[in-house]
Amino acid sequence: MRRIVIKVGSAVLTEQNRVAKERMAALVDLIAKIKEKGTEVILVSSGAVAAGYTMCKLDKKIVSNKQALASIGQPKLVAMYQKKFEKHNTIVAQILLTADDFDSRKRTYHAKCAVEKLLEQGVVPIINENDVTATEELVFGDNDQLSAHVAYYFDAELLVILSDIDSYYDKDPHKHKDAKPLKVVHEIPKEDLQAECTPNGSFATGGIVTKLKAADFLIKRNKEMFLASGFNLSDAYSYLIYGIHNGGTRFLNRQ
Ligand SMILES: Nc1ncnc2c1ncn2[C@@H]1O[C@H](COP(=O)(O)OP(=O)(O)O)[C@@H](O)[C@H]1O
Ligand SMILES: N[C@@H](CCC(=O)OP(=O)(O)O)C(=O)O
Repeated sequence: MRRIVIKVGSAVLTEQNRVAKERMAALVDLIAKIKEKGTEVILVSSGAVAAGYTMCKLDKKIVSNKQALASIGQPKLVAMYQKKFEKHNTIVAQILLTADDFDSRKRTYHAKCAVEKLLEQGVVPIINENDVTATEELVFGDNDQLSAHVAYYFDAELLVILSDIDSYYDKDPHKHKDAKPLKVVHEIPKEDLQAECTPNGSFATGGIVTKLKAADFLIKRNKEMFLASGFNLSDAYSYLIYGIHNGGTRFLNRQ
């Protein structure tokens, strides 16, 4: 059976100090449609810190505050997903991982076994980084790279990143009006992987650089990544439901 990972960023899931319920509902509808077509879906969802901040105004620049916000926001987020997936008679599961889980073959194996069981039952695993236990050396710090690891180690053929940006551009579209979207990318130049992170929202962490690192990781392992807008899911629908590539960027090996 075909298996994909969908990653959604904080900016898509929150707006003006609240969880963006309508956008979450649209995402859940898309996942239900993909599942109906016989494809297994693993969801990597950011937004715990942002969701926590809607309930408790801690200064998120302090690490322990951020961890506290994540632990407040995570159950709220999952409860909301649960409610929306119930309408599609679908059970969700929560999995919190850290970077070192993928450094250990044993832990990766155990996590994969659990994911396999969940998918077998038609459950949608919802994965986030375990922000409370992730310390500096172990932290991914961004769910873009976490989701690339999830896609590779849990045998998905495609990672879809739903972002606040609709494509990868030849330069930052928020700074350059003449920036052009790229439809297909086969290789990421080394210097682009070392560029400074420029996240767009105050809860986002990586900006385009961590998406490029995720793409680079997958391209080198013969997997595909698709970057599209999470605000407007029409490009994701076209590609994932009808196999038509209108907007969004495909990152894939040349072969
Ligand atoms: N070449 C580029 N193409 C697309 N986005 C870029 C580029 N360079 C910088 N960016 C910035 O990266 C942002 C997306 O990353 P981020 O804010 O972390 O989103 P998310 O919360 O979805 O992970 C864009 O909104 C844009 O401001
Ligand atoms: N674990 C954090 C994820 C932060 C993160 O990677 O955010 P984003 O860049 O919006 O995908 C959270 O849930 O808030």
